Order: sequence, then structure tokens, then C-alpha cells
Amino acid sequence: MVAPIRALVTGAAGQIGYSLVIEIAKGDVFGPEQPVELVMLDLPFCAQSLDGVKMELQDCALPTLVGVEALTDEAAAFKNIDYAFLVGAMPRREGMERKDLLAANVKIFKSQGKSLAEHAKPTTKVIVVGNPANTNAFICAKYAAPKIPAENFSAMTRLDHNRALAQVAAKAGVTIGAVKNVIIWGNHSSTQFPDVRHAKVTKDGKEVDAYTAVNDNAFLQGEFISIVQKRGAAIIERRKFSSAMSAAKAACDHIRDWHVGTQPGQFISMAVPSDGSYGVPQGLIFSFPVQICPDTKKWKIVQGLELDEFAKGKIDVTTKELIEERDEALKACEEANM
Ligand SMILES: NC(=O)c1ccc[n+]([C@@H]2O[C@H](COP(=O)([O-])OP(=O)(O)OC[C@H]3O[C@@H](n4cnc5c(N)ncnc54)[C@H](O)[C@@H]3O)[C@@H](O)[C@H]2O)c1
Ligand SMILES: O=C(O)C[C@H](O)C(=O)O
Repeated sequence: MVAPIRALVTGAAGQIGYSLVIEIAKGDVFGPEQPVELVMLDLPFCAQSLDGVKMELQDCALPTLVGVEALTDEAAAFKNIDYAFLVGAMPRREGMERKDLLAANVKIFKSQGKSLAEHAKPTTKVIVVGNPANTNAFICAKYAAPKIPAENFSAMTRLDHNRALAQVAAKAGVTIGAVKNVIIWGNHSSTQFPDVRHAKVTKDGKEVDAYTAVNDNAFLQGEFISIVQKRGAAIIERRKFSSAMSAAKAACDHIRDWHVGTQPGQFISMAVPSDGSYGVPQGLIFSFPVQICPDTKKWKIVQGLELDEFAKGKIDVTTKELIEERDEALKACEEANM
């Protein structure tokens, strides 16, 4: 029998958690032949509802789910895991920016970084979903070092990537599968730069660039960018809760691609530690176009993409915000005596 993958979801009693655990458990992430042991962590006051989620998972009678644990103890939850979906954190409400969550959430990721170092496998791969996701991932990686290498840490910008795909497909009058290689640069925040300069669209049987397919440059350099940047806030305004179903789907897309690799010629957006590519300071957790090798399961930042002055200006803005967030988070971690 194939050895099971042990996958942890934190905040599993929350909104995203409820959509995410079923997708992992039924094979949408690791495949229909891969057994999964699902570990769910939440805060002690959520123990009862977490237990209810566990009961529902059992009642789904899923052949891929070979174990399910509902825990409220961080050390136990991080033990021997292969993948960590770090979702558990406070969500923003109407009128807030994601960075307003920094003070409340960064301590969670300091503590979980330490738990990863103490209890998880050194090969564990981590996606941070809890906001502000890039900076939380930076802090988590810092406290998990040196046991777990920085390259195993990522933050989720796949939801923004999927939002960009959907907007381009709608405007070009094609289905989602006909659009590829949009890029989200930078922070999962309203400064992110959704870029379609290198995107391709298959339209009327021919692959063309997105600018040709959409045929509306003003839209692509204006409204499109702002729709994607502010989509999270637009969902909160309508639902009064932040996006959950689409966030869970994006987290699954992110880890599935990391686990199985990207298609030849395809790139996806993932916030990973910068190696200095495109002038982004080393170590910042920055969303780049990446490709993942199916054999090594390692990501590589796509190199050599041409950036015009417009793109460079947008990338500078989001870089500056991430530097400020990083410095604020480091200060908060020093002050938090834990
Ligand atoms: N990166 C993205 O694209 C993206 C998308 C959507 C939401 N988010 C973020 O994801 C986070 C979760 O959103 P949600 O809607 O599921 O929120 P939610 O409030 O419904 O659920 C969060 C859960 O996390 C738990 N939790 C809090 N601290 C914890 C800890 N230290 N350990 C374990 N569990 C803990 C809470 O008890 C709660 O059950 C928020 O920060 C939200 O802003 C990110
Ligand atoms: O916008 C939010 O606060 C939630 C999430 O980050 C999103 O992009 O939907």
C-alpha cells in the first residue's frame, strides 16, 4: 500500500476549513489513489464543532481518508506532518485592510513556526492562508529555521490568480481552460499586481496573447487590476464574511500543483521566498510566476520575463508594502514574549 500523506489543516472548524477538509479528504489534492491522514487543529473553544466536522468526514465514507484527528493541542497536531495548510487566523471584516490583522495574527505564526521546527518532518511543505498571508509565512519560516528550509514555505496568492483567470476569460469570451499564465506579483493585498502581459488565451482555435484576445488595453491596465486587487473586499461587502469556498479551492490548487508539478509551458502564482529575482529583496515572501518540477516537486521562479515601466512601478509599490509589513511583524514578534 502507498504510505499515507499526513496533512494538517489549522482553523479547521472555521469557514475555509469546512470547505477545505472535504477536498483534501476525497483526493482532490493528492489524487484518488493516495491515502490521506487528515489532522485538524483549532482552538479549544472550538473543540466541539471540530468534533462535528470529524464526524461528518467519517460519514462521507471516503476511500482515500485513512485517518482523521480533531485536535486542540498544537504540538500534537504538528507531529510528523507532510503538508501544513495554515488557515487558522482572524479574518478581516468590512472596512479593514488585511494588514490590520498583523498584530493579532502574527503571533500565531511565530508559535506555529516553532512547532513546525519541533514536531514536523524537515520535508514538510507549508501554505499560509491566514492573513496577512505573505508576512505570516515570512514569520513562520523564520521561526521554523533551520530545521525546515525557507523554500518549503509559501503563502497563497492562487485565489488572486484564479480571480484573474476568471476575469480575463469572461472579457475574452472564452472558458477558464482557455486562459493560462496570468501572474500575481507581490503581496496578497490591494497592492498586488495582477499582470496579463505574458498570459495566453486560446480563442477560435488559435493561441494568442491576452491583450489581443481581450482587445481592451484600458480595461487590462485599469479596471481589471482593481477588480482583482479588491475582490476580497467585494466578497466581504456582500457575504459579510470573507471568501471561503473559493479560498479552499485555491489552497487545493496550490498544494496539488506543488505535489504533482505544473504542466509544460504553464506557470502559476505562488508567494515564495525571493531569491532576488526581478529586483525583489531576498527573503521577502513575494508572489511570483513559478513552475514546479513534477520529479523534484520543487518550485522555480520563471526567469527572463520582460517588465515595462508600468509593471516595474506596480511591483515597486507592493514590494515597499511587504518590506513595511515584514519590519512591523518582526517588531511585534520581538515584543511578544513567547
Ligand atoms: N490568502 C488568501 O487568499 C485568503 C483567502 C480567504 C481568507 N483568508 C484568511 O484565512 C483566515 C481564515 O479565514 P476563515 O474565513 O476560515 O476564518 P474563520 O474565523 O471562519 O476561521 C478561522 C478559524 O481559525 C481558528 N483559529 C484561530 N487561531 C488559531 C490557532 N492559533 N490555531 C488553530 N486555529 C486557530 C478559529 O478558532 C477559527 O475556527 C483569515 O485570516 C482570512 O483573512 C486568506
Ligand atoms: O479579503 C479577505 O480579507 C479574504 C481573502 O484574503 C480574500 O482575498 O478573499
